[in-house]
This record gives sequence, structure tokens and C-alpha cells, in this order.
Amino acid sequence: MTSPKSPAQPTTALEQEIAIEQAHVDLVYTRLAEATRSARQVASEGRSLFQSDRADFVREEDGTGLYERDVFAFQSAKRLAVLDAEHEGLVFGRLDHTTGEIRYVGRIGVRDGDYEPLVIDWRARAAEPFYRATPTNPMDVVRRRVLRCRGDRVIGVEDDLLDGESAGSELVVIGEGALMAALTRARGHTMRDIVATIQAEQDEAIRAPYQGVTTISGGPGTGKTVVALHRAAYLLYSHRRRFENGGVLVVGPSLVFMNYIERVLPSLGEDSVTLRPIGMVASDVVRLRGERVDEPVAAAAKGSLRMVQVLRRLVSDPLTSTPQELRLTLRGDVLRVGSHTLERIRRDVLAHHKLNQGREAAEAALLKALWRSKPADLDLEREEFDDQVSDTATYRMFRNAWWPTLSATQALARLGDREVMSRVADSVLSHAEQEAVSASYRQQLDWTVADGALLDELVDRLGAVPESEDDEISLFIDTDEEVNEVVTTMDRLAGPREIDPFAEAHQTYAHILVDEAQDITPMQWRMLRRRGAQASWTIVGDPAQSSWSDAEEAERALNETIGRAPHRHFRMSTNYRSPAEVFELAAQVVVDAYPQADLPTAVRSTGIEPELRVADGEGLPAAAVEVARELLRQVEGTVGVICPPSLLAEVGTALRQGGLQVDQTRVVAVTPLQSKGLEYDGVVVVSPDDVVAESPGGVRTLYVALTRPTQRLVTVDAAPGAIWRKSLG
Ligand SMILES: Nc1ncnc2c1ncn2[C@@H]1O[C@H](COP(=O)(O)OP(=O)(O)OP(=O)(O)O)[C@@H](O)[C@H]1O
Repeated sequence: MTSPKSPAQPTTALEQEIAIEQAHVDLVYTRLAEATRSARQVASEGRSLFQSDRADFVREEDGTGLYERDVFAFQSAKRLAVLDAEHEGLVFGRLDHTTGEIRYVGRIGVRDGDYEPLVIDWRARAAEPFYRATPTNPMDVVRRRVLRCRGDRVIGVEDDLLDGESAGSELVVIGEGALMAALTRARGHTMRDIVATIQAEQDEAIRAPYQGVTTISGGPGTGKTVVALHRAAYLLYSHRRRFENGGVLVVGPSLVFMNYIERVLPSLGEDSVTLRPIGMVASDVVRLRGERVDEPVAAAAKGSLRMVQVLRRLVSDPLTSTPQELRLTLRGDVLRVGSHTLERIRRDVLAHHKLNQGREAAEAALLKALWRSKPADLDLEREEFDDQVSDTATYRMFRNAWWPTLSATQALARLGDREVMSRVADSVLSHAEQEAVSASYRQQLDWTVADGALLDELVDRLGAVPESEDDEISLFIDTDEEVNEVVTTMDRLAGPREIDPFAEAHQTYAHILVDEAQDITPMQWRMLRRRGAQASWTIVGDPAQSSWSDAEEAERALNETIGRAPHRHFRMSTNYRSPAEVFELAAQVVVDAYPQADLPTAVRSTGIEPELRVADGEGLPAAAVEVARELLRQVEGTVGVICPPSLLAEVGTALRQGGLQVDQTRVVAVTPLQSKGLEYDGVVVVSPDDVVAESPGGVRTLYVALTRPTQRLVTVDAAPGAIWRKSLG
């Protein structure tokens, strides 16, 4: 009998293989510990380059800097520091070649003291066969092995035999495949990287050249998001200087989604990427949270390109308090500039300047107009005249009232005034749209997701507020009731979330990655383009999951952004998330309403059919709680209760009262929009008919909800005869 303290001798083939791999993994960690020490030493000595006895090599790298590759264990050690210990191990793959050569693949590259590779970075060209080799094209690989590690311990191996003929009899092959093992694991609250199991078609998209526009499409669960994130890591690896300096922006649909994906890049050793929900892209120029969603009519109008015209008119629309004429007394003479001249000056100046930057030009034109109106016998030189006029209190007060500086938030809030709205949106927005948009600014609520793009447009049109003039607008609050209303609305909205008047112009990036692109509105594309005039793009989406009433309009807007830039497209064809049984149901539902949907093939079957229930007398919230409770028992990981917006609060309360949301670690209640891009092991879709009715995306939104589960799906209708079930035949 072995003593409990001595390590068990490997007995099975699996244990023997694990022991072999453990020995290599130990070597890698030892080398990393050395490299970390050496990195500290380099830092403390203030030297900028890693010193090695391979002087020839160091000289070569001198020219290209330290950022280039995985060549320095020193660099690797630094990268390791940002790896999340909770993620799977540093070394995750091994290739056995026909030549007998063995290569290990990992999250970063590590070399030994003789500069021989102990592990190659997954992004290096030499690692490509790990992802691309197949039995029909083995790429000189006999066996591909995925190591499962927990921290620095190897806990399992999974093999694929790619070239049976070249495999010697001593080559051990273990497991049924790493992919299936990965896919059946329970889901937590954050997305995991897939670095050990990237599939060939995904790998092609990840390693595509950086230039121009790369679009990645595919149905739900095909790995579009996770592939795009690995692509960001690949781009940083292969063109580090370009992208680390120029910046990479990743845009997703919501804050919840950003929280869900935020660990993926750090787990790949990359932490220099900016992640922003679409509602906060403009937060570099305007202070806003942008999480609230408008009701459908307002949202559709605010996203439409017609708002460009509305905002253009809004910027040139004089404030209601703007004086109609200037009248001042100079040396006993009355000087006057009438409304026509004032209007002409305003027009001329705005044709060449942004409002907040046009004040000087406007003032010059105003003084000129006054000079023209002076009596012939006024004995003053022009310069003296200007000085004396500018010194009068009347002139200064007029100037500030006539050409106030205006922040984007103040300007947008003016649309809360019905009269302003109808003036600037006349013949552009319908009455219903005007009312919906205007009403949204009369509520004392935070800016919405759609407002972000409008504020950004306004910042662009108005220009920054010059420092010394920031608060002059408050000098002329009119006592007129209507004006007061406008000012009050402005104050309400601008107060807690005012523009930072001295903010730099918007930030720009070298690469912009847009996820859930089917939901980006035309106005939001304009906002994104401002941040990527020189950028290359990765655009990821699935039109069949669009929440827009007009999926074609969203697609048109996307095509406009791509323009004539070089463009390559990748289609993901396999659904890695949904069990085949669940996806079959979801596919029937979407195809009925949206026949052009790009349907992937579900790779996994659980043998468990979705359950379609009816709440009957107990009511929807109670039924949802009951199903959630069952699902929590049946699945290991998370449960998502997806409700129409009108039921969210009620269902949330019912779950809490049922004791199911005590710590929120396993069960959440969300709307279909909030569930975009996310997944849960078990899903309850509450009242699918209401999900369809309450979203402009209709059935496409229901499709999003139905494709969230990784294990089990249950739907609950309010009563028998639900409409959505008709498509199931
Ligand atoms: N090669 C892979 N190995 C392991 N897991 C994978 C692989 N590809 C995708 N997955 C998993 O499949 C699930 C779906 O991936 P992801 O969310 O990226 O899909 P998506 O196409 O963006 O979906 P949706 O369009 O529904 O938002 C995730 O859990 C992801 O980790």
C-alpha cells in the first residue's frame, strides 16, 4: 500500500500520459520563474533590453524593439502576470509531428536558456496546425493533444489522431475530443476563452490580415464573439506596435455583455483593449451612462439617419430667449441691428464655423453691422468705435444672449420642448415620432443608449465650449414661461450629466471590433466611424437576430460603413452552444418569419427536448419561478429567466420572493435585449408571444431568447393557443 503522502505511481495509460505532460509543464513554469527574476533584475538595473548570452539575437531584436514576438521569456513573464489564475493553464496543446518533433502550444511563448522553444504562442504561425490540421489534411501532424490544466497541474488530456498511418504503435491516443468536453462544461457568469479548442473555420477568421474590413457572420452560438476576441488578441500579437499604440476598441450591446466578455482578453494575456457598450462609446466626449433603452418608436427615430437633419436644424435654431434685435445707445445716438441682419449673420457664420467656435466671427460681423448703422456725424475711428461699443453692458449682454455657448446635452434637451421639436423636425419625423422623441426628453431620466450617438453628433457639430464662456448662457434666463420650461429641462438633463466642456475631441483607434453589429443603428455607425477614420475593422453579427424593425436598414448602414474598403468575409457554420433539440425549435420559429436566416448546424445533442408549458391559473411569474427552480436542480451552471420587458419587474420580484435570487450567482431575470450575446445552461422564456409583441425585432428577438440555453429550454405561455407556436406545425 502506498503512503497517502507519496505521489501515486501512474498506473493507467491516462495517468502515464498526464505524468509525461506534467514533467514538461513543470519545466515551463520553472523557466518562467527564472524569467520573472531576470525581468525584475532588468527593471531594477534600468536597462531596457533583456540581456542574453545570445548576443547576436539581441542585436537583431534591438531594431524591432521588445514588443514584437514571444521571443523573450522576459516579455512572456510580464504577460503571464496578467493571466487570470482561474483560467485554464498556460500550456494547453501538444503536436506530435511525422518527423518525431514535438511542439507545445500555450497562451504565451516561452523559451529555454538556449533559446529553444518550450512552448509556442498560440498566435505564432508555427501553432497554426494545432487549429487547422484535420485527418484529410494532417499538415504533418500525427496526433493533436489538448492538455487540461488547473493552474500548473495537468488534470487530463484529450487526443485527436490525425494521421493513423504515420502513428507508431507506441503513440497513445486518449479521450473523445477536447471540443465536446469543453462544450458540455457548465457555464458561469463570464465567457471563457477557447484557445485550446479553436476550430479550423474559426482560426481562419482569427488570423485574417488586419487591413480593411473583416466581417464575421453566422447564426447563434457559432462562436462569433469569442472568435472576434481571439482575433483582437491575434492582431495585438502580430502587429503589436500598431495596435497597442493606436488602440483597439471592442464594442458590444450592453454593460452586462461587456462584463460577460471582459475576462477573455486578459486570459489570453492581453489587457490593453478598450471595451465599451455601444451606449457609452461617446463617453470620451460626453458624460453619460447610456444604459436605458427608449420605447420602440423613439428608439427607431433616434437611430435613423433622419436625425442628422434634425440635429443640423437644432444647432442653427436660435434659442427661444434669443433677442430679435440689438439696440444700444452710444454717445446719445441709438444704434440698431434688426432681425434680418442678425439672421443673415447667423447663417453666414454657421456655414463656416461650428456654433461654439463661431462666436468671434459672429461678433466681428455684428460690430461691422453696427458700424454701418451709425449716424454719419458720429466722430469716431472704427477701432475706437468697436472698443466703445464692446464696453457697453447692453452690447455684452446682447452678445451673450444672441450667441451663447451651448453644450451637446443642453442642445439635445431642447427637443423636450414640443415647439422646438416641431420647428426642427418638421417634414423629417412624423408627428408620432416627434412626440415620442420629445416626450423622452421630458422625463426626468438618464440618457438612453440611442442618445449617445445623438450627443456625439452634436458635440461634432457644436464644437467644444470655449473655457471662459462656459457658463454665460445662464445670464439670460428669460422669465417667459415657455423659455423657463426649456431651461428647466436643460438643467434637469444637463445637470448631473453635463458635457465635459474641455474634453479632447473623441478618441480614435487603430482597430474597431463591433459585436452584435446587426443592432447598430445608422446614427451609431456615424459615431463609430468618427472613432475609426483610419482604422481597420472587424464586424460581427447575425441579421436574423436583429432587434430593428427594419433589418435591411441596419444592413444598409453596415454596408455604408464598409464602403469601398478592402473587405473579407467569414461565415461560421457550427452552433457550439445550443443542443440540437433546442436549436431545431428555434430555427423553425425564425425561418417562418425570416426565411433568409443563416442557420448553423448544432454540433451537440443532449437527447432532452425543449418543454413548452402553459401557465394556466397560476400566472406567468409564479410559473416562471417554478420552472427556474426545476432548472436549477437539473443543470449545474446558470439559469436565465428571459421575460418581455413588461413582465421583468414582476418576475424579478417573484424570483426574489421565491428565494431564488438571493445571491444572483446562478439565476438572473433579463429581457431578451439584455440576454443578447449571453448564454445560460437552463433558460425559461416567459410568454414568447409578448416577447414578439414588445420588440421591434418581433420574432427575431424571440429567436435570440430561444437560442440562449446550452442545456435546457422551457417556454411558458400565458394561455393555450399561443401564436408563436403556430410556426412549429
Ligand atoms: N471552438 C470552440 N471551442 C469551445 N467552445 C466554443 C468554441 N466556439 C464557440 N464556443 C462556445 O460556444 C458558445 C457560443 O459562442 P459565442 O457566444 O461566441 O457565439 P456567437 O456566435 O457570438 O453567438 P450569438 O450570435 O448567439 O451571440 C460560447 O460558450 C463559446 O465559448
